[in-house]
Amino acid sequence: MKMGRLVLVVGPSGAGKDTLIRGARRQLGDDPRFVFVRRAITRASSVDEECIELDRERFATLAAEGAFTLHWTAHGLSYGLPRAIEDALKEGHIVVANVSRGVVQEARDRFKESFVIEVTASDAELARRLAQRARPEDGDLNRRFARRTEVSALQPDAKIFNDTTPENSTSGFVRLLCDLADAHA
Ligand SMILES: Nc1ncnc2c1ncn2[C@@H]1O[C@H](COP(=O)(O)OP(=O)(O)OP(=O)(O)O)[C@@H](O)[C@H]1O
Ligand SMILES: O=P(O)(O)OC[C@H]1O[C@H](OP(=O)(O)O)[C@H](O)[C@@H]1O
Repeated sequence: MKMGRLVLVVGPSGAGKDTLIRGARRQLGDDPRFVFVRRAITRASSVDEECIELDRERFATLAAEGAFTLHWTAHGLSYGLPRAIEDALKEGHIVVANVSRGVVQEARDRFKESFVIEVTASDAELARRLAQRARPEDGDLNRRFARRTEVSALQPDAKIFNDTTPENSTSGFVRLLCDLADAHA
């Protein structure tokens, strides 16, 4: 069977990664070509993202046991993609995950069929959205905002400038995912 593709959705905090992924899951969730990854995170789930909630100790244990395909820390939190995504890739699925820009190189080295989509928005929009979202676990919003330029640059395979409506950007994202799946068939 042909190996699937790992689609990495990256970009600064507040750009709209979770919004686009949530919208795409609503439209494509029943389409067997796609798998939308539920991340393990050391925080509670929220309306923005349902995650596998782990405390720090459990996360560290699982990471040491090799339970995550990719894992990273950011904003004082730990994040991981469960190892099960590798089975989904072997089964030929298009696997979609929100990850740190900091793991893109490692992912590209390990998964030749990875495809990186960078989601961005203007600085003014990022700042406005972070303030408006007001998620208790987000910590210092100035630090989050500053990080937009602190993580090393990368060369994405596609870019979505999410500065219009979420519906508009979600349509573009869904189209991109469907084009990828069609080209991969
Ligand atoms: N096009 C848009 N117009 C207006 N608001 C938006 C748009 N896209 C997303 N938002 C809002 O901006 C906030 C941040 O979006 P979201 O959580 O999807 O970003 P993110 O990139 O996943 O951020 P993080 O990396 O911090 O998880 C949310 O409150 C969301 O509703
Ligand atoms: O800045 P970089 O390293 O690219 O991204 C760091 C992390 O921040 C965001 O998480 P959250 O959902 O806002 O906590 C992203 O999803 C990523 O996991």
